[in-house]
Amino acid sequence: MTEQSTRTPLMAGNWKMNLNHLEAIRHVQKLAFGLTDKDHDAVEVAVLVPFTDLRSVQTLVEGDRLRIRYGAQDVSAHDSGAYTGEVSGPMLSKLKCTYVAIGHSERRQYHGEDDALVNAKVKAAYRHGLTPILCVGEGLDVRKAGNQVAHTLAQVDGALKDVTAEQAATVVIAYEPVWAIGTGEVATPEDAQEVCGAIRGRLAELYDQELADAVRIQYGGSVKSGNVAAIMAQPDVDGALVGGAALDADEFVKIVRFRDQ
Ligand SMILES: O=C[C@H](O)COP(=O)(O)O
Repeated sequence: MTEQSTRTPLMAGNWKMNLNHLEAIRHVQKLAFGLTDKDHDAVEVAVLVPFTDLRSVQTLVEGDRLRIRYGAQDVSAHDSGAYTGEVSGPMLSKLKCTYVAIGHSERRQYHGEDDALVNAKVKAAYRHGLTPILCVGEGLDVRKAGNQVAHTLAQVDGALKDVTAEQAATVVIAYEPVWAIGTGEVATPEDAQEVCGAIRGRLAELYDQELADAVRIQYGGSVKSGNVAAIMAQPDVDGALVGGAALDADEFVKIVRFRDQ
């Protein structure tokens, strides 16, 4: 665990399968009006949007030189070819995405993504200059058995297999206990710190302490303006991956201003 002040917090809104391209424009405009330069100096702000929204968001961000970053919620492990329905790293890169979420629990649960596929997707992201937001976290059964740390670290190991130190230096890891996602049952700050701290420790083992100290580790799962400050006060929590609350632009702005809550 190190001083958080060396790491710029990252607040990322994961819109999941919400907001069509017109709603996306309206939402990003609201964020642009709500966020000040002071906010952007203190916190990096990103939105992870449906593929169909990316061009609209890119146009707004580039046209108005907004300081909001954007990205996708998934990427194919393949770069091109006969993979119906997939969207590739080169396609996301061409749309100037900064981030891509990989291994979200909803993809693991509903689309059968395992650690090997998550690992292949992380490598695909790096091949094309995209920064992965690697999602890890345990389900309720694992939590009840007290195995949350071992389970989550195994996911980190799997996802970062054969990922170089140069690549891993830029990864963002989102610890999202599945039982806290969309349930309103946020993890306690101590729960979040336990696993986020363990993830940083594992990065030090896999790479080195300097790298581990530089990587940003987010918490995700029922984050709202009312609970974000306590979670962000934990030494190894460097931001939040926000689902439901990020669909309300005013609420997301309050989350970005977690220091005022
Ligand atoms: O990616 C975001 C997480 O799944 C959290 O979603 P939530 O804030 O709606 O619980």
